[in-house]
Amino acid sequence: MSPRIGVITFPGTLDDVDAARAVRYADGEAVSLWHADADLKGVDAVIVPGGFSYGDYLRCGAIARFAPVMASVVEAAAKGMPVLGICNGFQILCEAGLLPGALVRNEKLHFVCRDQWLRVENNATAWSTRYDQGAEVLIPLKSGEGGYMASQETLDRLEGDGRVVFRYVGGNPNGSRNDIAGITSENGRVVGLMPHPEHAIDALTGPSDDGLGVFFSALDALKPLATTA
Ligand SMILES: NC(=O)CC[C@H](N)C(=O)O
Repeated sequence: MSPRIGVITFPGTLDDVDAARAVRYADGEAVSLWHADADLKGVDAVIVPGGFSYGDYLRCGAIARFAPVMASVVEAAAKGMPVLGICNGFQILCEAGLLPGALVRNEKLHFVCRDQWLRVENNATAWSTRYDQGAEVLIPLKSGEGGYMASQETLDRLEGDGRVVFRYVGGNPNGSRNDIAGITSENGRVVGLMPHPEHAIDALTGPSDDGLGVFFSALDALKPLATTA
C-alpha cells in the first residue's frame, strides 16, 4: 500500500492540484483535505500548498492558521507526522507556530516570479533525503511575501542547529535574512519553503525535475510505515 499524503485546500489555494500530482509522481496516494474539516482521513503526511488562502486578507496565512484542519495538523505534527508547507503553506506553518519566524513583503515590494537556484543545506529532513548535501537545484519561485524574517537569536539557532534546508543562490530574490528559502522544525519532520518543488517535477513542463526529490524523500520516510500497517 502506498503512503497516503493529504493535500489541504483552503478557499484561495491554487497549487493543490500540482501538489497532488507531485505526490502521485513519487508513487504516493494523494488525499484531498478540506480547510473546514478537522478530519485528516488517516493520512501519513500533510502538504499545505501554495496560493492565496482566504485571499491573503489581514496577512498571508493569518486566517488559514485558524482553520479547523490546521488544529489537527498541529496536533499530528506534535506526534511526528511529516508536514510540508510550500509558499503560502510555509506562511501558514509560520503563522501556526509550527515553524519559527515570518514571511514579509518582498524587499522591492514587487511580486517575484522566476526560476530560482537553491542550495540544499540539510539533506536529513523528512523532505530532503533524496538530495545530496550542497546540491544546487532549479525551482520556480512566485510570491509577493517571500521575505523570511526572524530575530537574530532565532536565526543563530536555526543556523547553529543546521535547520536551514534550502538557501537561495545566484542572488537573493526577496530580501530573506541569510538568503533563507526553507527551514525545518527541531525534529526535521516539518519543512517550509517559499519556492515550489511541485512545479518542477517534469522537465517537459517545468524548468527541471529537481523538485521531485522533496516528494520522493517523504515517500521514502513513510514506506516502512505503509508496509507494516
Ligand atoms: N504562490 C504562493 O503561494 C503565493 C503566496 C502568497 N500569496 C504570496 O504572494 O506571498
